[in-house]
Amino acid sequence: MNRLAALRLAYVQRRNAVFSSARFQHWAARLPLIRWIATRRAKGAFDLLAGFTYSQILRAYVETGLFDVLRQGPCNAAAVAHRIGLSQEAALTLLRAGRPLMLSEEPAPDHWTLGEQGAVFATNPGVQAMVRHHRLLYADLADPVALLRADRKQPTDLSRFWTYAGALHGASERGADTAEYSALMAASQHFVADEVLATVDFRGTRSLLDVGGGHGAFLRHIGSAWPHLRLGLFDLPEVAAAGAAALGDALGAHRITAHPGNFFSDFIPSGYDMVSLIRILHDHDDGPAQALLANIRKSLAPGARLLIAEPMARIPGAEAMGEAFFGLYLWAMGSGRPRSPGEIIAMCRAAGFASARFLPTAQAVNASLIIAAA
Ligand SMILES: CC(C)=CCC/C(C)=C/CC/C(C)=C/C=C/C(C)=C/C=C/C=C(C)/C=C/C=C(C)/C=C/C=C(C)/C=C/CC(C)(C)O
Ligand SMILES: C[S@@+](CC[C@H](N)C(=O)[O-])C[C@H]1O[C@@H](n2cnc3c(N)ncnc32)[C@H](O)[C@@H]1O
Repeated sequence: MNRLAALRLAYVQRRNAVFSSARFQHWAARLPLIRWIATRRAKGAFDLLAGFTYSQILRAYVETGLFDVLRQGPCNAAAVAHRIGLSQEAALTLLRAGRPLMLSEEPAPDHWTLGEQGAVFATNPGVQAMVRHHRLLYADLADPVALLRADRKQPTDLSRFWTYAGALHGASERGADTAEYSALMAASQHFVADEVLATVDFRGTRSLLDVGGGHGAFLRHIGSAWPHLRLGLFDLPEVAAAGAAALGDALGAHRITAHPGNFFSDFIPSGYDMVSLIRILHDHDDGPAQALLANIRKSLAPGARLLIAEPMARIPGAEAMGEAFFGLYLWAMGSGRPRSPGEIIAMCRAAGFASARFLPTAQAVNASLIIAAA
């Protein structure tokens, strides 16, 4: 260990000894200036403890249709109760529970509306699809220690849902049972595609191959914004066929080529000057992820580029989304892990890319980007 690391370690141990003292906590909450930090930390500690309850309140807003009710205009508690099929007392409990979470608001007595966060959720079907989907994650996390102890050797609700990740447990690798996950991915694709469109200029790019492109939602967004692009969609056979058909209907069949295959064991088609991996790399453990990058690199002519877009680890300001949320999500799924931009760049270099750089995005919870050049 170098001297700087040793100093940092000693500092952290000393700091933790101070912070864990009940006397320090007592006085910190009362002293001017640091009182503000102390109360924020206490609130943070409480939110850590209560986060699951907050998530379930959000889930109840989605599953009862309360967001849709409030979206139509101010409503009193009795009318809300009738429309979401709860007793008036239960509806009021839910409305009040969502108020401090900014899901609902009561600007005038017994006139309930969407709150500031509610306005975002109510108008975003992709985020609501994710809220519904998280039922599976919460079931897998019901006993987090058992989940960790199982060392990914037991099937989980999420590994059964993501059939390619559940291959170890006997699920299909050919693309059967993929309609549900493909629909979820398509519904939430605009989070990612919007970040890509705002960050990457496709003017000098003639053709784009989306590897693991699902039902083609990413290509639909990019292809609509950049009509000159020739598009290729590579995915497991069943998925690629459905995706290319839908994409052909939307953008014109002449622009689309379907490439059914397995991106680990089949050649990645060459002749594209950009290849994209959208929410793919983090699905796979280090060995297969490295092999996938090498397989793509082999297909690229000098100067062609690889675009990687996915939520990443250790992004300043979005750290919990990376290693806490996606770390546990992917553990429960049975495959992959979120990686930091530095780790992904090192993997690209190891796969033979000449250069790779990180492009920050406005909303890191949606995705961060890396572009590597062959
Ligand atoms: C004008 C004045 C006075 C003040 C302005 C104040 C202000 C700036 C207000 C802000 C209002 C505003 C613009 C809010 C915007 C909010 C937004 C954009 C919220 C976005 C939320 C996004 C969420 C919650 C996204 C969640 C995404 C999730 C959970 C994704 C999960 C993805 C999974 C599970 C993917 C799985 C794929 C796999 C298997 C890992 O490959
Ligand atoms: C998490 S989804 C991402 C889909 C899409 N890129 C998006 O962001 O919405 C992973 C995709 O990779 C595909 N996939 C998984 N394993 C694959 C493999 N071995 N070969 C080809 N595609 C695969 C899945 O069918 C699925 O469409």
